[in-house]
Amino acid sequence: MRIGFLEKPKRQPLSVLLLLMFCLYLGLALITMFIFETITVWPSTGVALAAFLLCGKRIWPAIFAASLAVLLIYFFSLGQPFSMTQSLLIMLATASGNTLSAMLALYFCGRVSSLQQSFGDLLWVLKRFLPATAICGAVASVFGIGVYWLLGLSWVEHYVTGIANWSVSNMVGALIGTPLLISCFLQPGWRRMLDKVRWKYQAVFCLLLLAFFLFGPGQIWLPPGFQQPALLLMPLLFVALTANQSFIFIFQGLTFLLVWVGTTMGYGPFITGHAAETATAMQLFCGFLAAVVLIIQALLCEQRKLRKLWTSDLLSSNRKLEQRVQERTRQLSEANRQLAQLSVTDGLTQLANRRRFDEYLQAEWQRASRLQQPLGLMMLDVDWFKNYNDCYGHLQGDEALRQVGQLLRLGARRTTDLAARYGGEEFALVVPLADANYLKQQADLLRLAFASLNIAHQTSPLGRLTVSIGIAVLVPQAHETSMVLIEKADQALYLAKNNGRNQVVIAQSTPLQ
Ligand SMILES: Nc1nc2c(ncn2[C@@H]2O[C@H](COP(=O)(O)OP(=O)(O)OP(=O)(O)O)[C@@H](O)[C@H]2O)c(=O)[nH]1
Repeated sequence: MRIGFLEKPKRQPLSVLLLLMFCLYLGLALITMFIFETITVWPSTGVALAAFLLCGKRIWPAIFAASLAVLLIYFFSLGQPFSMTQSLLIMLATASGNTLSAMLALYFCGRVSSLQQSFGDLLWVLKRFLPATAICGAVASVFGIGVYWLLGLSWVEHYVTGIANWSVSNMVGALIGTPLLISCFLQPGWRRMLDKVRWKYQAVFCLLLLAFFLFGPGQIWLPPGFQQPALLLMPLLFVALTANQSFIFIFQGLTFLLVWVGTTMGYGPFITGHAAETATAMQLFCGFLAAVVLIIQALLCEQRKLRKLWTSDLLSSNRKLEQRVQERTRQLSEANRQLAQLSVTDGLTQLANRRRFDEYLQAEWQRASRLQQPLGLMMLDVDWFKNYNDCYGHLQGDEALRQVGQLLRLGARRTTDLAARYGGEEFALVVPLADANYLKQQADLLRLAFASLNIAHQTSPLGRLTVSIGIAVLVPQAHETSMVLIEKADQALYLAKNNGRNQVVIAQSTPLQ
């Protein structure tokens, strides 16, 4: 199993180590400076665990060496109250306990995907971090008390009380110190962030005021009924509910510091005749506050995460809906396009149908009239087609019409030409800007091409299926309509039929060029 947090490169080990040394020295100094002859909250444990979480387990020699160095300085400053061997043993045991307890806590914290977000994970806080701090405290206390027991020192009167006291002190140290440090070290602009939340200093002011009256010299003015340490929960809860994670942990650290220093100096409701009892009560109180705050802020983080998840779910389903609407719109416009195409297409031959022919002829007629340009029309009719149908059946008749359609489509050479099925077995080709000679050539080509298909027609005098074509070309006059052109092409077709079919006739008034 991989241990520790992997998301960031190793960070500022030097500053964490310096902080560790400072806290270790502060803890030791406070034991001797003030009223306790027993251990109080031990912030260096929290710093050591934070150092492991931030820099990885390979930092352990540095943590061990830093602890040893501080103890060395401390023992020198004490002026040798113990023998050399005793001092050495105490130093080694304390440094080992400090390192090992934090390392075990690191193992217990397990692996998380993001160190920064770990304290916003309620399950991780409950299942990993809180037990890790408890284990950390227990291991450190066994080491510490074990050394005193081995040395036969009378400093610890009751070993069980001592272990409990020492455990809680380390646990509370980790509970408060670790999240505070991690949020500070992982938040690059945390000072900037503090500037932005100036209004939260009101909470700090309230905290200082409460600490002064509950755990400071102000307690003499406070009536006994008001000496309730739980009052500190008010600013803490306010901050836990309103501030961001970094500020919550800083505020929690400050609260602890005030309670710790105040009690150490002999103020506050936890002072009893017995130092160890005082320390334990104070630590339990601080631990309780820390746990409450941790749980509340983790709950809020979870809620925020859920909200984000819902929002992203909503966004993604919106996106899906939009995609479906777009797809449906595309399908609809494609269907419309096909429908529009169908409405102007002849189903049998796939040429333009009569409606399209009428529209196109009208439009071209107007254009030709405006520009005084010639407009040509070719009318094509299959010869003896009724007989063909009667002889070969309608299906075969359809097939023959399809072949006429294919040839006519080829005959519409220019993009402006329009080949259409005029009705029944009659076809038309609209040819703008055409001269009669050109149309005659095209018509002859068409007629010959169709005849060369050699589609047998027993009941036709010609023995095969043929077409007759009438051509008209006109420059539209103001008083005329496109009907004139159709009539002329139709007359020419009539002539072609009358003259024996399978031929092309140009309407009489059509000028040859
Ligand atoms: N198979 C088939 N026949 C059609 C279709 N539309 C019209 N017809 C037939 O085409 C025939 C046209 O016959 P007529 O108008 O008498 O002309 P014709 O027999 O070709 O004689 P001419 O035009 O004088 O050479 C009719 O029998 C119609 O039933 C069609 O879509 N399919």
